[in-house]
Amino acid sequence: MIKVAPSILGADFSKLAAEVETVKEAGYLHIDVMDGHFVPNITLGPGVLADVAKRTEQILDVHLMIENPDNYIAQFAEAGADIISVHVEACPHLHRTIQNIQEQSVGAAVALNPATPLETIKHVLPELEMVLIMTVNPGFGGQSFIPEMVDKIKELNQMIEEQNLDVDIQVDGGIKPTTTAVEAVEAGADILVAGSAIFGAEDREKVIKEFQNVKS
Ligand SMILES: O=C(CO)[C@H](O)[C@H](O)COP(=O)(O)O
Repeated sequence: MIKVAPSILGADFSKLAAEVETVKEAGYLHIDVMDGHFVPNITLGPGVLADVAKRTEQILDVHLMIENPDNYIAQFAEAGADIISVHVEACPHLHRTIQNIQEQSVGAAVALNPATPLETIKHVLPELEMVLIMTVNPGFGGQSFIPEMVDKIKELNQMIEEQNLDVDIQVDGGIKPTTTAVEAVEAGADILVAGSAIFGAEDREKVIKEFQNVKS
């Protein structure tokens, strides 16, 4: 079964606890942290994550779209993160940042913007639990999947297989059940992040099941 992580960015923040409850069947929750610098949008910090963590058993997958992520890793770990993704573009000392995440006993992941080549993570790949391939430019929900990312997912899958590693490929941005999710899974994606496709649906459980049943 394909893993699916509903993206909190698609939720109505005025009733966040109730929104999170509606997607609990997914098992994962993708937390979009934006600082208004690394990306143009601003969302939430460790305080909100700590409150969400009190209300759910879901795996909290925290995507830091922020500059200087090292300054915040411990706070997000304490707040309840299970996996933390940092952007390769925001980390001049990426290996050290990955070690910082691991020292907090949290799964370490790295995210890549669409234009960032896979070469940038080649030498840290064995250290990672997950790689997040952004299939849109980060910052906003509801954007269109960039088709060129399919080849990038395939290439990453090949790198992982060649090195015989156990690293999940997560994709995020414009992921829809019958189209882009299928393309991403066929290319090798293991975890699908979806905001508008899930939180914009009347029957969220049905959409989560559709994602989970996507076949490669
Ligand atoms: O990280 C993100 C944007 O930067 C979101 O997770 C992503 O946009 C999900 O939204 P949608 O599924 O509507 O594209």
